[in-house]
Amino acid sequence: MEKEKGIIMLFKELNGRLREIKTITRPTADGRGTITFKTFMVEIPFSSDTQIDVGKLLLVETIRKGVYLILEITDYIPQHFGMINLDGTIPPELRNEIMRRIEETWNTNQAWIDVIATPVGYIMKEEDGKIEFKKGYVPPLPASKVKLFTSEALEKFIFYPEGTILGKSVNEEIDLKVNLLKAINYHIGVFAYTGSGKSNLTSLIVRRALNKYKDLKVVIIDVSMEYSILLLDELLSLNSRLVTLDRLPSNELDAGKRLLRTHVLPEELEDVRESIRKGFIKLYTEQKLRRLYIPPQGISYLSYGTLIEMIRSQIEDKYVSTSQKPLFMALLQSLDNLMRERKLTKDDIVDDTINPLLREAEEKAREAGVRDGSVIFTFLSSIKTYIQVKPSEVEEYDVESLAIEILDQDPSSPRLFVVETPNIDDARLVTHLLIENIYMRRKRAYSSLPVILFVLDEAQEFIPFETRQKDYTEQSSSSVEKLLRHGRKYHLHALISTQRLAYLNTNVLQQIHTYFVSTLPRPYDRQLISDTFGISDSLVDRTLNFDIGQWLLISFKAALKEDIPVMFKAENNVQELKENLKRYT
Ligand SMILES: Nc1ncnc2c1ncn2[C@@H]1O[C@H](COP(=O)(O)OP(=O)(O)OP(=O)(O)O)[C@@H](O)[C@H]1O
Repeated sequence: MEKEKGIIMLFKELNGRLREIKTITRPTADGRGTITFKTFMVEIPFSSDTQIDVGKLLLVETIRKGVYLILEITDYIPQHFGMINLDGTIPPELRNEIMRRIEETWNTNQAWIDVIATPVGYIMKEEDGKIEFKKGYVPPLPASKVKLFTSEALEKFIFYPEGTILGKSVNEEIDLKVNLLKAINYHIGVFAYTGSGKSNLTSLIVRRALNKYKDLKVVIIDVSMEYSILLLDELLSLNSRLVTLDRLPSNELDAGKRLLRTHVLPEELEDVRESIRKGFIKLYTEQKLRRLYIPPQGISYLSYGTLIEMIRSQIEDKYVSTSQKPLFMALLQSLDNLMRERKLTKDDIVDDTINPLLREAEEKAREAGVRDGSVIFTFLSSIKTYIQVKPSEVEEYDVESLAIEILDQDPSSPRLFVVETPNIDDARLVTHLLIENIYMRRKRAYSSLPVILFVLDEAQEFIPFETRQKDYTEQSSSSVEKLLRHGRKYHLHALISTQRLAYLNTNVLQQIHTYFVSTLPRPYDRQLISDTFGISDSLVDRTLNFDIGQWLLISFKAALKEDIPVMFKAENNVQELKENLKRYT
């Protein structure tokens, strides 16, 4: 009996009742269908210190005994009986008099509060003092009583007790504890208008994750030159790399000056400018800076997949004589045999193991009487020339070296990589080459450790709605899409952030299970979030009133125990950074 009482205490009687249920149907953001949301109106007695607030959860009785529907409050409006029908048809003097009286009688039984709430797709079952949460919907009983989730209930049923703290839940003031590894595992999206705190939250997630999970490595593709400052303390305390495409500084003084000049220093960090300069010098002296070499043509290797495509296009080319086509087909056949024998994949890089195959093809062409200088001879000799060209002897830190360091399982190897690529075309190319290289190596490796998280800011630049070959959007898009669709099996994950969902290839949204949403001014962007998660517009629209650093966390089987949207205020990454930088003053 005592136990039963304890559980019931987790939900507080509100003295409120469900009065109305409204249904709203609208076209989906892509215009291809419609979506319907339900809005509930709950009436509670008026009180100026009501416990009701936006983001809090309610339980309402349903048609089934012991089954409650869970609602989330999206708004609450004080109402007074005297105000109903008080409109412009009433003479002004009378209106004023009525309103004066209303003002005096808010705290009487003539007033109440209309609480607007929306179902979150969950029901709660209570049987013999046991409580169970289940996805679903059971029709609520109009006029039935309503209960309020207490902070304890939120902590007990929705947050992970051992989870990572990211901030405080709005209006409850309790720590938001999430399962960050699970969230990373199913990819994360951070969506908000510029200035809402995207980089702050991203840096916070990265530092929390790196400190909690020792098997995790993080690679940030930084187009806005922010993260080497926002995570400077982590770059200093962990083994790390600050990778740039620019010439490296020649000495430590130059390092301090140059790095400070080329990075965005947030206003709140002005007073620790000197510590940041010293931090940069330390990165230089600890040899954590690397200059990334990218070959001018971009792609530095020929894969079996590309070679197969090249042979195929010869077969399909109408200018290649019909007599040579069977020879190309035979080459394709022997290539296939070789790949089967050696268990090679399309992603593997072509090297001199294919030389005997090329020679055999040449011999066959001669036997068949193909003239010297014909397409097949030129084709074979150009492949041979390519294979013979040895990479330069100079030890360059290229995409391959970067990939090898990222995949290194040694616990003392670098764990945080900030790759600075302010030129967006370079950023796309580097992202494409890096993901492909890591993906290929991981596929062949026996281990899927370390877990790797790729962070892509301004994701719409990497996976845009429309792609083109010329600016590498096609390449980066296909690699990032591959990472989001198939990366999970290889422990390769992504955190993407953007301020405009409309410019993003929205097919990838389904692959992301955890969303952090703050103010998105465009209705289309907000509707897309509602559509993707089946969450009511009224809840997502609340983000319009969010302060900097406030977020709506929506997660599908990842960050939280139950998929109930939670509003929270994120901790301030800059504050933590400042605290840690004191060591470098
Ligand atoms: N949780 C928070 N607590 C306190 N201040 C915050 C919080 N989040 C962000 N800020 C402050 O708000 C400002 C903007 O944050 P931030 O740079 O992260 O936004 P953003 O969305 O990444 O902007 P942009 O798109 O312009 O890069 C910063 O000055 C930051 O310190």
